[in-house]
Amino acid sequence: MQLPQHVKLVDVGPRDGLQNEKQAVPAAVKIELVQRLQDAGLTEIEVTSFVSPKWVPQMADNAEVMAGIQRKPGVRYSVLTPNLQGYEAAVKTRPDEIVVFAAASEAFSQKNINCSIAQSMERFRPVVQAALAAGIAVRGAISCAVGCPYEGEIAPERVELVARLMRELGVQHVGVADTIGVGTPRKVQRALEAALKHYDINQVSGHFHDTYGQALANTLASLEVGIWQFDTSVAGLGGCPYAKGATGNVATEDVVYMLHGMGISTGIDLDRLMDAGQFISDALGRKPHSRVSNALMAKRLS
Ligand SMILES: CC(C)(COP(=O)([O-])OP(=O)([O-])OC[C@H]1O[C@@H](n2cnc3c(N)ncnc32)[C@H](O)[C@@H]1OP(=O)([O-])[O-])[C@@H](O)C(=O)NCCC(=O)NCCSC(=O)C[C@@](C)(O)CC(=O)[O-]
Repeated sequence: MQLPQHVKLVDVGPRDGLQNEKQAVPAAVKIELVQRLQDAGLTEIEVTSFVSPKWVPQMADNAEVMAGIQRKPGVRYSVLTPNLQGYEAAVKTRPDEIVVFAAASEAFSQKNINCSIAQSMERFRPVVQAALAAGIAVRGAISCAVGCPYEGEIAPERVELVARLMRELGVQHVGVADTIGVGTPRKVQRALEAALKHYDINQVSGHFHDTYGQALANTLASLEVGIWQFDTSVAGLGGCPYAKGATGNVATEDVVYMLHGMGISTGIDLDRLMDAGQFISDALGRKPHSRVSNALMAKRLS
């Protein structure tokens, strides 16, 4: 199959990345990170989540961050909304897209959002209806699409089931998420193909954590089945608070480098992206978790 010639990356660093930080990250830093990402050419940024501040205190400043960003035409700003309460708070902050998030694993669903997969769909139903009625795009995330920290390997049929349930609710796009980064290329392809039974190729994206160093290989394997949209995280920020040991998403810098090297366009300026990654890494007091960024930064300094 011919590989896609253009790829869209959604930077989830401000949300997926920073939700797991032990140290408090000021809203002003998050706002500046969003600014730097859009200046680097990102056209979709997952800014924050409207979840319980008792569960994820790192996102308690959601409304402040959404109010502070300088919106740029052509950029889509998305937020996570697990239930109607979250949606009602989110909608006041004018997101372009909301994300409902379910899991292909029952145990993870309970740990992450305190309900079963079936109950999560009932929680999402009014959220999806309200968002679509308001003209807000609706994306769904399917966590643990390959493996679960509590249940082990997850069969593609479980992904297919959740994709079907999301489709029935009216969710417009699904992200197939390897939450704990255990996936390998063929397994990831099978999970994506399961979602593709209910969504077309323009409505499915990949979301790969790099815990086992497989994320770039999994991205390439996804391109081979025609997937052209991916969630990535600047400086490889992140991890899920309910998936112990899970590291961040694949670094946006690493994916951009690979894609540009293959002649696939992203619209992203790698130098400016690296600066954004360096900015947030400095704020967190560490080096970016991006091999490309560390290599190119060393070259810059030499
Ligand atoms: C989903 C809930 C809220 C259910 O939590 P719950 O306890 O079942 O909810 P509840 O309806 O029984 O309400 C209990 C309390 O929470 C409050 N509450 C209820 N809803 C909200 C809300 N939206 N915003 C703010 N507060 C809320 C509610 O007001 C009440 O407050 P109290 O009366 O006790 O003071 C909770 O389990 C939660 O917040 N979980 C956090 C989930 C999360 O953020 N996980 C990380 C993101 S998912 C992820 O990272 C994976 C992904 C997407 O990246 C893909 C991948 O890699 O897998």
